[in-house]
Amino acid sequence: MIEVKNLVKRYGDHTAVDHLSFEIEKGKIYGFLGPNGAGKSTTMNMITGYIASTEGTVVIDGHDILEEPEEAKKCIGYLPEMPPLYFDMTVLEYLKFVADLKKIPKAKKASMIEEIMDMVKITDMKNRLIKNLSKGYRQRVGIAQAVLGYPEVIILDEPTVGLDPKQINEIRELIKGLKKKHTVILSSHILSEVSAICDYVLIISHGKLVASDTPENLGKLAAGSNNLNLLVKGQKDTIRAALESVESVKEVTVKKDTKSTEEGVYSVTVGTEENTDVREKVFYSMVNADCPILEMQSKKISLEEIFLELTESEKKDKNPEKKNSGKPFFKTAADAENYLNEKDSGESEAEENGSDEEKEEE
Ligand SMILES: Nc1ncnc2c1ncn2[C@@H]1O[C@H](COP(=O)(O)OP(=O)(O)OP(=O)(O)O)[C@@H](O)[C@H]1O
Repeated sequence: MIEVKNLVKRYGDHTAVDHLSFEIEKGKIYGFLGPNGAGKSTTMNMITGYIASTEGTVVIDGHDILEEPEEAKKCIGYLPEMPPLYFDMTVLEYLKFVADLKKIPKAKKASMIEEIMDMVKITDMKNRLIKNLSKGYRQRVGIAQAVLGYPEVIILDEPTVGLDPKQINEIRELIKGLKKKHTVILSSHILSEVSAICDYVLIISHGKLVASDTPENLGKLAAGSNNLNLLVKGQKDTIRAALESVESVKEVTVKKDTKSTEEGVYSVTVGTEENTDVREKVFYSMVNADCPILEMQSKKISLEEIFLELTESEKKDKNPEKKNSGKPFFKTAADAENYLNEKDSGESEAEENGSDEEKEEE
């Protein structure tokens, strides 16, 4: 339905969107998720032809947005971050005006407007001036103008921002309903919103795609990331060997506990397989190794933490090859998990080297 290839937007020296590539299939709700300034609005503005890209292409139903803008735009209904409403018009006047702009045939106009007002539940407000509507109702009018003409794709930029919880729920339900007839793309910086509404999530950070998968798979990634944090007294190598021999333990990192004044106290992280509780086995392995456990804490990584890790990691990544590769950082949650695992073991290696140096100094 929509094919985005190597999309780039530069503002002077600043790269707002950095080689984004993805495909949107028919009949699903897609969520662009990313912190403020990640490049969500810029991407949506390029998909809808509001602004031109610096590089790359957007093809909608076979039509390039820059080469065949009229054909491509016919397939899209757009609600920008700031709804394009005329406050001195009534709801009905405004929707008639939009219908004319969209060249909706006269014969269909009145019935289509009635149908859409009914769908987004604004019929009772049709003779009200838009300036006298609440923010939630204005947002409904904004959605109504996007849906007018029944385009294949509806694009909504932060559709629930600034609404109260009741209005947020109503708008979310409304968006879910759109899926019956349309493909929907929405942006949000709220993880729970995207995972509640969307069939597929694209996580954007610093203009790049850092992960894309179904909320279920992203959830599995979080569920699979269970950690045990321990404080253990003993020999570093003994602790590591004993823990690595425990069934279901995937990885072990051991580093000197900087807070402890006692010698030979290590801060240990044990990564385990999905849905396994290794606390008892870890306890007995440490007993057998003669390494007393001073503290033990079970930590389940939340989807929020993974989202933060993914969107923060790009900032920390100094690898220029990755930075300019032009490819998504991770295509799937599984790729992201591999990255997180590699990153953890990289960090633990660095930590190990650090403690070796300390040993030498000692
Ligand atoms: N016209 C512009 N001129 C210069 N820089 C811009 C312009 N528009 C956006 N930017 C910059 O591009 C980056 C991406 O902005 P964008 O609005 O796309 O982010 P976003 O993910 O939609 O964030 P938000 O949720 O805050 O709107 C930001 O650093 C922003 O400051």
